Amino acid sequence: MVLQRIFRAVIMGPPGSGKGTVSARITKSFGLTHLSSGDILRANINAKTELGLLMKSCIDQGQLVPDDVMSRLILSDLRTLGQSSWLLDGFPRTVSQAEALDDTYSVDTVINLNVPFQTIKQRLTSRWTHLPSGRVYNIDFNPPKVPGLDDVTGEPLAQRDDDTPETVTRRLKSYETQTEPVLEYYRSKGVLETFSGTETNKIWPHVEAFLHRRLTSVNQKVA
Ligand SMILES: Nc1nc2c(ncn2[C@@H]2O[C@H](COP(=O)(O)OP(=O)(O)O)[C@@H](O)[C@H]2O)c(=O)[nH]1
Ligand SMILES: Nc1ncnc2c1ncn2[C@@H]1O[C@H](COP(=O)(O)OP(=O)(O)O)[C@@H](O)[C@H]1O
Repeated sequence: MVLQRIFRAVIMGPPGSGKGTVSARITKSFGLTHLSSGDILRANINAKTELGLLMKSCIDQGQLVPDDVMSRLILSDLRTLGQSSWLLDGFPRTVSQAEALDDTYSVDTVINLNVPFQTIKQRLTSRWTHLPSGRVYNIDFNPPKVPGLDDVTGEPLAQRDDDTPETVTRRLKSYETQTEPVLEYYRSKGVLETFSGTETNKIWPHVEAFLHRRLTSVNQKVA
């Protein structure tokens, strides 16, 4: 679908709820530019930038990066996207970040993946990531064609340092205390759309149908 105005979306959900997996499908079907805060942070760690080195221990301990650092980083990346429609994944994770985003952009829709914590814990310990692109695989759900290698580039896959059972527990706790209030924030603005389930393949058709309706109505309003 060709969009006739800029569309701004956020995808939310606990760690491991399938944000990256669903974002890749949204990008493919609707052409929104995907911006993932976790991918940006890991690229900084990989490139050993000052920011990456400072933030690594925070991330490895399952703690959130400070709001001011994160908001500055994401808002400056959003500026470089110019006139593109976008899908933000992993940001905002606190109400203060949501307010910082609101100061500059009005968010059209927030897709919330509501997946039980028990389902998530099993997934994350079998997640394999192609760090340069953020493509994710799973030994059970979507294994790479060649074990241990990325389907597109053939480069090696890695397990994230923060996908250990102890760190996952800490990340889920921080999600409950710091990120769940963001859902309330967007609910009160009338832009939150929640999709519940335990399997991405069952959730996805609902997300796809919702976005199709939403984007069609945006285009009709412009026309
Ligand atoms: N078993 C199973 N694994 C899934 C499903 N959906 C996604 N995954 C895997 O679960 C892990 C977490 O998904 P990801 O998209 O990275 O979630 P995010 O942390 O919210 O971005 C990855 O290894 C995915 O391949 C599913 O329906 N079933
Ligand atoms: N918006 C954010 N605010 C603070 N910290 C963040 C943010 N986004 C990512 N991080 C840090 O990066 C880690 C990994 O994020 P991410 O890749 O989005 O995790 P997941 O895909 O498992 O939800 C987080 O646990 C946190 O330490």
